[in-house]
Amino acid sequence: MRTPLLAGNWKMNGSVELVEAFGRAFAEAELPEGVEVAVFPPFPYLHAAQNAFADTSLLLGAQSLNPVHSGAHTGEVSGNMLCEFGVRYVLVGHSERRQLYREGDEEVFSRVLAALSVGLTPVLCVGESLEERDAGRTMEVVLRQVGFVMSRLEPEQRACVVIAYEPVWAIGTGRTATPAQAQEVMAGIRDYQASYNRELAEGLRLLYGGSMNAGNAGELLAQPDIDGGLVGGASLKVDDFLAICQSAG
Ligand SMILES: O=C[C@H](O)COP(=O)(O)O
Repeated sequence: MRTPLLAGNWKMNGSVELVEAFGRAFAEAELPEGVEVAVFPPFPYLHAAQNAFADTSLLLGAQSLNPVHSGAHTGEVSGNMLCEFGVRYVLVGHSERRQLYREGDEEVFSRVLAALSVGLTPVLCVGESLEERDAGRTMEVVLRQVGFVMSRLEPEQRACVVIAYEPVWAIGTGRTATPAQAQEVMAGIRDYQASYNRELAEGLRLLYGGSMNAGNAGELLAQPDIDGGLVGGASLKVDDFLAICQSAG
């Protein structure tokens, strides 16, 4: 059985006040058994979040990390630093990083390795643009992004990676992939992994991301190959995010 994961990526949003509101709400909330929930606030809020989430089951995630552990990298944050704040998950290869900060497949791979080397679970984000989907290239693009990283990892490393499928055209647009569209790609990723190792593929956690909200989460999460969500906008409202988490039950 795969443990569902609901991951709230705040991107460059939020405040200490929001961190504290999440702490209070999740301390009282009843979540479905066996579901993991993680919040990914911006770096400056990690310390406040570590304290505010102490009495909750919320896990902490970070939105990026540098491939090296220390040194002259002004403005960057290493995996070791994230671990000091109790961070468990880290996003790698988010389409905003790929597009805005030119993080290509090599860069993504080095960040996945850096995360694994300090015991963080990388959430590897992949997904096609609208142009690529319209050209019928969705699976080719997604499997290239997945394969570039996974084929270079040892089996025990592969088992530690979570993959988030986020069609770029669905991110922040309000245009969600249909459950069937998302399921088709997720099943394709799992089948591809099964060609390496069936057992590993069965255990691989696959998240859907892209305009997931309280209204559509239930149907998406009910798909057989969707094990959770990577939620952006709707994770900034505590009630909405709670409702999404509850629909994972
Ligand atoms: O990391 C989250 C995704 O980019 C989805 O964002 P969104 O839910 O605002 O579309």
